[in-house]
Amino acid sequence: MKITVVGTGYVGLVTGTCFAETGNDVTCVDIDANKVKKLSSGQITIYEPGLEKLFERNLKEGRLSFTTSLEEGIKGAEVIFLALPTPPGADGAADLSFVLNVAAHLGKIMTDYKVIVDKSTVPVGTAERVAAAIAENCKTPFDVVSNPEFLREGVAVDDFMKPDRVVIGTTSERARKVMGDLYAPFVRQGNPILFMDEKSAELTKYAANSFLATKISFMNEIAILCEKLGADVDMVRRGIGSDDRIGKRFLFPGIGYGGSCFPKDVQALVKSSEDVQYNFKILNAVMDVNERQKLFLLPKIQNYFNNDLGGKHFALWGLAFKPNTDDIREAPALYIIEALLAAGATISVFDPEAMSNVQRLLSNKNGKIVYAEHQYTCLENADALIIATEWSVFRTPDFQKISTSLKNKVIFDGRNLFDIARMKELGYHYESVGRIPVSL
Ligand SMILES: NC(=O)c1ccc[n+]([C@@H]2O[C@H](COP(=O)([O-])OP(=O)(O)OC[C@H]3O[C@@H](n4cnc5c(N)ncnc54)[C@H](O)[C@@H]3O)[C@@H](O)[C@H]2O)c1
Ligand SMILES: O=c1ccn([C@@H]2O[C@H](COP(=O)(O)OP(=O)(O)O[C@H]3O[C@H](CO)[C@@H](O)[C@H](O)[C@H]3O)[C@@H](O)[C@H]2O)c(=O)[nH]1
Repeated sequence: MKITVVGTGYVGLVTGTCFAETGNDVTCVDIDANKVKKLSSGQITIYEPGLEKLFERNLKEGRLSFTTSLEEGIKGAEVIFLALPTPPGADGAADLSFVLNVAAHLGKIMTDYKVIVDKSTVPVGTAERVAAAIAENCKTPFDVVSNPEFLREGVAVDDFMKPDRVVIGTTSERARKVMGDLYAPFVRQGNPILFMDEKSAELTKYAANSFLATKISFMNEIAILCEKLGADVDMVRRGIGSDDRIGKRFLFPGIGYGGSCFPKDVQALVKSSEDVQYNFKILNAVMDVNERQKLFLLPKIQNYFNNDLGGKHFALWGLAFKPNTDDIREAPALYIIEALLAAGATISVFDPEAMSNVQRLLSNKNGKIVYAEHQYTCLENADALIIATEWSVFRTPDFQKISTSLKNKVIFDGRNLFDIARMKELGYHYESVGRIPVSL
């Protein structure tokens, strides 16, 4: 099938590459000429495990191409995916301008039947608005389908190739057949394609992300309670997670959820609720808890250093909002950096993939942040180590190297990477989330 993907970011590039991998002829369109140039010449633009190999193969074999021209990109295409940004607007609602502008443009240039598929995360009713924007100038028949994406960064290729489910919102028989054929190779193991109406599909996406964010905020509150009551959140997590009704996943406490999705999507659902005069109480609490949680380690650090961080130097491991990605959107590490700098401290940072993104974002803070070449050089002359992202390379580090490089054997761990008994044995001051601290 000939497919177009408009927007070649984290979702668009994975979507385009994976559809090419199942034999389709895919053209990806992006307004970012630099991105298109890089991708066309075989240079991948994001770090996503497993993607590069598929990208190179499909580019080389001619099933994947890139252009900045929407007119060029949709030539002969039967299906057009919109994988465009839907960032939060000033009031928290999803900004639909990227999606609606492209829809209006499509309406002007479409000359035969096409299925326009909304893969961006959008509020209920957007399919109707997209259809109206296209119809304004369009003479040919078309269908608009809602097909929300559930991939997670860091495991995006696996999530796309073997989705738990595919949600397709359409009331058109013609579009249903096209979408069913397209996704058939991805559901061979029996995972379902769930056909529903457009509005239910749109809400499914927000409900899924909001529920997962709720699980995380709930556990973060349980972690706080554990510390106050002298319990261990790891034990409690295992204790509840082995109940099938609760499930083991998304129960890890930490320094808050980040990324380009949970923060904006929870906020957008709250806004959608307000628009229909409904106060979504649980989600308001989920957001409040997450705001507080991002700086969970700060009072611990301040307390250890007698509320005087001026002139202190910290080593920070982990900048990406989660491991196995270079994405730093709403990364908890950024909030910690901001707070430490504001308190007069300086920082050395290390991340396996996200260094250049942070360097670009925080270029105004040059001189206060050292970008270390290695996780161990990052520790030199630091008063303490702070861990913000659970990259595998941080899980079993060389504690000998850590203790010879750090000024003090002090670690504040926002991801509960180390065994408490071990840290006691090694003589560290070790504080984590929801577990009994180890004091020097
Ligand atoms: N990132 C994720 O893990 C994820 C997962 C599921 C759903 N989503 C949703 O998918 C959507 C896209 O997210 P993303 O993370 O891929 O965003 P992104 O910012 O990584 O990529 C968006 C791309 O669209 C391009 N673009 C902007 N305007 C354009 C235009 N007029 N024409 C062509 N290209 C244009 C940008 O240059 C960029 O490359 C959002 O709605 C998001 O909520 C994201
Ligand atoms: O037990 C957990 C699990 C996750 N997190 C945090 O939650 C955030 C999001 O993690 P994750 O969901 O793994 O990454 P995303 O790539 O943001 O994926 C989410 O957001 C995507 C965009 O909508 C959806 O497609 C995915 O299904 C949904 O999991 C990260 O900051 C994690 O550190 C925790 O704190 N504890």
